[in-house]
Amino acid sequence: MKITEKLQKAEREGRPYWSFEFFPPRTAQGLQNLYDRIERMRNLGPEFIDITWGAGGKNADLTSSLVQVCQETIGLECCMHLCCTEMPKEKVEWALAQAKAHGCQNILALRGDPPHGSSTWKPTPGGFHNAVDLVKHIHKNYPGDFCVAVAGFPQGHPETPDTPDGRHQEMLWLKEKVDAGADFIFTQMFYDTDILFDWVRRVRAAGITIPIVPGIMPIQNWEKFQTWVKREKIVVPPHFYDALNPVKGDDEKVRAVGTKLVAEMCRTILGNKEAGIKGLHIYTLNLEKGARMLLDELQLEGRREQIAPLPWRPSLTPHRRTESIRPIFWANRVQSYLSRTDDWDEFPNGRWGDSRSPAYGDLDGYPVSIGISPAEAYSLWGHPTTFSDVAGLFARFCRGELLKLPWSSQPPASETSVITEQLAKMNELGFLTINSQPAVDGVRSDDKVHGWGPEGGYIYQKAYLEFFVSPELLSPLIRRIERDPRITYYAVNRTGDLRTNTHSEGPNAVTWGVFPGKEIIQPTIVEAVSFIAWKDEAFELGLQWASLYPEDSPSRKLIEDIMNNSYLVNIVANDFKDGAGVFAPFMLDQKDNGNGHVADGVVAGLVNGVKDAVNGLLNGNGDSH
Ligand SMILES: Cc1cc2nc3c(=O)[nH]c(=O)nc-3n(C[C@H](O)[C@H](O)[C@H](O)COP(=O)(O)OP(=O)(O)OC[C@H]3O[C@@H](n4cnc5c(N)ncnc54)[C@H](O)[C@@H]3O)c2cc1C
Ligand SMILES: NC(=O)c1ccc[n+]([C@@H]2O[C@H](COP(=O)([O-])OP(=O)(O)OC[C@H]3O[C@@H](n4cnc5c(N)ncnc54)[C@H](O)[C@@H]3O)[C@@H](O)[C@H]2O)c1
Repeated sequence: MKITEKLQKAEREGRPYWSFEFFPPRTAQGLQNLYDRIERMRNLGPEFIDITWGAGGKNADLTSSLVQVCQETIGLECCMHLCCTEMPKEKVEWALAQAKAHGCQNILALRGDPPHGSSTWKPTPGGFHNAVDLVKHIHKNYPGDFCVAVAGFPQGHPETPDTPDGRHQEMLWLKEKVDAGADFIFTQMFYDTDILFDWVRRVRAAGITIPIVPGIMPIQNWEKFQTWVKREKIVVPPHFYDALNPVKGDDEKVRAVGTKLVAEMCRTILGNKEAGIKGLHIYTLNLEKGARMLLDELQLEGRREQIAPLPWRPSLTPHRRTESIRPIFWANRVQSYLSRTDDWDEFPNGRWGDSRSPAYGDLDGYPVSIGISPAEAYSLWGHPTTFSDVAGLFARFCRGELLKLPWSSQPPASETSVITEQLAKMNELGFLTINSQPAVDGVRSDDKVHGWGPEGGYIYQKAYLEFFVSPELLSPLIRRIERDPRITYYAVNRTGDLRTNTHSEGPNAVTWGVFPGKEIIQPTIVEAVSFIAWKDEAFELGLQWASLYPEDSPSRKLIEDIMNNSYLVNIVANDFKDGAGVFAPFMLDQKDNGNGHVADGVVAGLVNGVKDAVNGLLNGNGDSH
C-alpha cells in the first residue's frame, strides 16, 4: 500500500501515526538480530517503516533484501530510500525493479551525500544530479507504481548558504521536487520546534501542500546524542542541555530525561494546529528501547489497540528456528543469549558496541563523514608536508593543544589525562593514536574521571590502544608484543590483510561494570568482526582528510600515502592490574643496548620526525629476535 493512502486513512480516523527508520546493519549477525527486533517492534504499531540506502550504493543488496523481508515476511509497509550518489542509471533501475518485485510501493528519493573519499558531491557519469531527477525518473518509468517521498531540511541543507537568498533558493528547489511528483516530505532531525514551525510556514507559503512527516531522533545516550547533533549541526534548545548536562554520566538517566524532552517536543508538534503535522517518523538507529519509551511516554491514541499480535511462527533468524517457546522462555539459555531481553544491546552503549547488535555501526546508514570544511581543516591542521608534521598533530592533540583530529571530534576525555605523556610519545615515535583507554581496577561508578553507570557500582577497564602504523614499524612491534602473552592485538591494512595473536573470534571485554542488583554490564568489547567493519571507516576518515587538500598537493599525497600504507592496530593489555604494561612494547623511555631496545638518539630522531631514520633504525637494530 502507498504511504499516502495510509496517512489519509489515519487522518480520516482522526488518529496520529508514527513510523520507524532502520538501517542495514554492518554485520551478518547484526542483520539476523535486526529481523527479530523489527518483528517485535511491529507490535509498537508503526504505520510503516523505512530502510536507509548505504552511501554510494554500498550495501544496496542488503537494503533491498531488508525491504523484501519486512514487506513480504514481517508484513510491514516499507519505504525504501534510494540515492543518486555513485548510482549509474542501470543501478537505479535494478533497485527500483527489485523494490517493485518485492511489493514495496514507496521510495524516498534522495541525492545522497558525497561519495567515499570526497568532500564535495559530484554526479556519476550517466547518473542523476539531484533528487528531483530521481523523482522525475521514477514517475516516468514506473507511472503509478510508487509513492515518492523527498527530504526537507528545517534548518537548511548544509550545502545551501544560510542567507535569505540561500533559504529562498532551497525552498524553490523543494517546490521543484514537489512539482515533479513528490507525495510527501520527510524532514531532517531537529530539536527546536520554533525552527520547524517557521520552516513549515515557509513551505506552505511556497505553495507546497503535501504532508510533512517530521524526523524525530530519540535521545538514546549522551554519546550518540552528541555525535548526531554535531555531525548534522543540529540546533539544540538550551533547556535540553540544562536537563541533560547534570545526568550525562549515567546513560540510563540520559535516556529517561531525553525521552521526556523529546516527548514534550512531539506533543508540541502534534498540538500545533497551524503546522497541521499529524505523525512522527522515528529514527530508531536500529534500537528498540528509545522508540518504545518515547511512544509509552506519548501514550498516543490508537497505540497497541490497533495491532493484532503476529501468529507464532519460527524466527526469521535461522539459528533460532529451533526455539520452541517464545517469547518468554527459551529452550536453550546459551543459544538464546541475545534474545533474553529485548534490550540486551541498549545500555550503556559503549564506545563501540557488540557487532552482533543491529545498532552496530549506526552511522553507516549515512555516509562516513569527517564533517569538516577545508577552511576548518587548514586552520586546525595546517598543510602537513612530512610524516613528522602529521605525528606532531597527533601528539599535540593528546597533550590537549589541538581540539580535533579527523578521528577524534572531541578533545581527549578526562580519563586520558593519566596516560597523556605516553600517548604523545607514541605519536612522536610514529604510532598515530586514534583511541585509547587506561587500565582501571575497580573504581567507584561515581568516580569523576573513570565512573559511569548507576550509583553504587565499580568499574574495570583493560588498557587499550588503537593507532595507525607503517608496516616497517609494525613488524618489530608485533615481535615485541608476542613476547608478552597478556597482550592481544589485531592489525589490518586498508586492503584487509589481518594479523592477530588472538585465538578466539569472540568478544574480549575491555570495559565492564559491577552494579547492585544487575548482571555485569560490558559496554566495550574488542573483537575481529567489529574491528574489520570499523577499519573501513577509519581509513575512509583519513582519505577524507586528504581530500580536503587540493589534488596534487603535498599534503593530500602525504596523508593518502599514510592511509594506503599503514596498518590500523589495536592492542589490549589483558592484565588490568598492570596499568603500564600496555606501553611496554613501545619502549617509550628505553635506550638501545643492541638487545631489543631503541638505540640512543632514536627517540630524539623520531621526535624530530625523521621517519626514514626511524624505520631504518628500528628495523636494523631497534628490534631483536
Ligand atoms: C529523511 C532523510 C533521510 C535520508 N536518508 C539517507 C539515506 O538513506 N542514505 C544516504 O546516503 N543519505 C540519506 N540522507 C541524507 C541526504 O542524502 C543528504 O542530506 C543529501 O545531501 C541531500 O539529499 P536531498 O535528497 O535533499 O538532495 P537534493 O534535493 O538534490 O538537494 C541537495 C543539495 O542541492 C540543492 N538542490 C536541490 N535541487 C537542486 C537543483 N535542481 N539544482 C541545484 N541544486 C539543487 C539543495 O538545496 C541541496 O543543497 C537522508 C536525509 C534525510 C533528511
Ligand atoms: N576496535 C573496534 O572494533 C572499533 C569499532 C568501532 C569504533 N572503534 C573506535 O571507537 C571510537 C569511537 O568511539 P568513541 O566515540 O568512544 O571514541 P572517542 O573519540 O571519544 O575516544 C575514546 C577514548 O579515546 C581517547 N582518545 C580520543 N582520541 C584519541 C587519540 N587520538 N589518541 C589516543 N586516545 C584518544 C579519548 O580520550 C577517549 O578516552 C573510534 O574513534 C574508534 O577508534 C573501534
